[in-house]
Amino acid sequence: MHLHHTDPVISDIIPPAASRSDGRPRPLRIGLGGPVGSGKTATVAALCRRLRDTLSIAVVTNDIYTREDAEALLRQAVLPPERITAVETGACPHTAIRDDISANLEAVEDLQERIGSLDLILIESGGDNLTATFSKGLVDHQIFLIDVAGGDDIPRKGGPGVTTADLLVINKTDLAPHVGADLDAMERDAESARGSLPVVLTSVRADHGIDPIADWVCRRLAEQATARA
Ligand SMILES: Nc1nc2c(ncn2[C@@H]2O[C@H](COP(=O)(O)OP(=O)(O)OP(=O)(O)O)[C@@H](O)[C@H]2O)c(=O)[nH]1
Repeated sequence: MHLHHTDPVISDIIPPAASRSDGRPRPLRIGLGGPVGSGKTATVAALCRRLRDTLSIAVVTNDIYTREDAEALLRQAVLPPERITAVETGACPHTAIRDDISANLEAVEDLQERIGSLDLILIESGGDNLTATFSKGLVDHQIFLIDVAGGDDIPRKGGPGVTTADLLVINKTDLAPHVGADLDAMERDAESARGSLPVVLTSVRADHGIDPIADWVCRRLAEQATARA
């Protein structure tokens, strides 16, 4: 299923955080994973810009040895600094999001205590390979990002990120002509690997394709609100 941005923006129907009463349930947690350099930080930044006026958002970044992704988000001022936390994962980024999630859970709890009223926490994994997935104990939903420059055969190769993530993003479509990638084949292969799970093609740097991702996030929030009603 290809996501198109034709429906009303669901964020329009979610009341802003400030107008909701407190005693609120825990914020929705969405993980963003995918290979090194596929555009996870750029997507987190774009989502924050798109949704920060509607939702109360915080971000946890996972880097292997540094705090670079958090610093990039801070430099771009996508959110106030107290809403961005970095976890240094050491050698194995997938361990910190799948096997021993304690450092990430602690970061999430710290943010909840510090900010108080959060709707959404975006958790960006360190760049890894096609097998990295998030523990369901850490996130409610996961987005997997691959990029066109990584090779147009990646959707065909599969792997749990490509086949089972709740949303697959194929980023850097602007590079397709330069790297000889066949976007139609990528989309077709992704859709056949994923059944009814959605796929969206983006060029995040050109701000193209962010609206369908933002709408998808807002739908998950709306579902969460309905489930609790
Ligand atoms: N051409 C192009 N470049 C992009 C796009 N999205 C991101 N980039 C660039 O790709 C590089 C990597 O992007 P990031 O957002 O840092 O990727 P990442 O997945 O967070 O990287 P790691 O955290 O190192 O795994 C940066 O130089 C971005 O500017 C895009 O849509 N098109």
